Amino acid sequence: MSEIHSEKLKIDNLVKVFPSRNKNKDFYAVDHVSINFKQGELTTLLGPSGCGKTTTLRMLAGFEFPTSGKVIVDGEDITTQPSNKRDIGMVFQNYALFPHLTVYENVSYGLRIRKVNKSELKERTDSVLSLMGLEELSDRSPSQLSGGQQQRVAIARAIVTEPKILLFDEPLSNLDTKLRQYMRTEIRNLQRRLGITSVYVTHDQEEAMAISDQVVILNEGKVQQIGPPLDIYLNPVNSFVADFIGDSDILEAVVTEMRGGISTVKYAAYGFPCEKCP
Ligand SMILES: Nc1ncnc2c1ncn2[C@@H]1O[C@H](COP(=O)(O)OP(=O)(O)OP(=O)(O)O)[C@@H](O)[C@H]1O
Repeated sequence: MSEIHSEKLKIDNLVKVFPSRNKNKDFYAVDHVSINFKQGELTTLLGPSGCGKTTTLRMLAGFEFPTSGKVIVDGEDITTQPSNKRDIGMVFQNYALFPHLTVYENVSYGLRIRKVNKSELKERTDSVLSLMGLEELSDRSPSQLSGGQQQRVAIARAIVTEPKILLFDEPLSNLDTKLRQYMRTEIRNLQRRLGITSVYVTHDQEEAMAISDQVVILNEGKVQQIGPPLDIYLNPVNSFVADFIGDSDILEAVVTEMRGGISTVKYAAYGFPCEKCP
């Protein structure tokens, strides 16, 4: 019988050193970072530009390998496993859809390369298209979609293989403010519904505080604080965290999330139909 691990994913003393112009001093993009990611939770890596968020995420995905430290999934050390052997889905900032394939072909791609049989492929693809509200768009090519629709296709493509872990690299940064706020709630609701352990990278404090079970504040490659959004807001451990998080819009985002997602009033104000109000 396989052992049960309360943390689905764990990184242990992860270090990534890049060559520096100053030959006498290594540049630590990620500097001894340890994080536990619990089963079914959404953890956000938050910090200013250059703090090491994306490099950490890329090491989870297997696109980058650590200088030292470990990546562990369900108790198994996958640090040196290539990305195509990892049971991990990723949603990219620029969507990374295949331009020459239709929505249906983009979404079913992961099943096709895993040689899933035709009828199961169709069933699973149709089910994810329906979950993401994309059925009507399945024959279009990515260039015929809006930014929000492309992002939905990217998410559908990442979840169709039912990965153990889902990674999001600044998935909303190409969308306008209203759509960003709407999509972040969609992502959070979907993640809760699927119960999939997720790691989300953003530099947007409000976004992080609104959607996370756990937030990891990074600066200059080092963890500054790890905790639930409200704890971090109320009890910053140092002046960097206090300055980075201390803003009233952020408190509103946290409180709205604690009430179960985006408020009905706000939702209507974004121009979405009332029957869809949570
Ligand atoms: N391949 C590389 N070679 C050298 N330095 C790199 C490489 N990749 C990233 N870095 C450096 O490592 C640091 C961390 O980069 P990273 O992309 O992880 O930051 P980030 O927090 O995701 O920033 P942003 O929010 O701007 O995307 C930066 O100083 C970056 O310039």
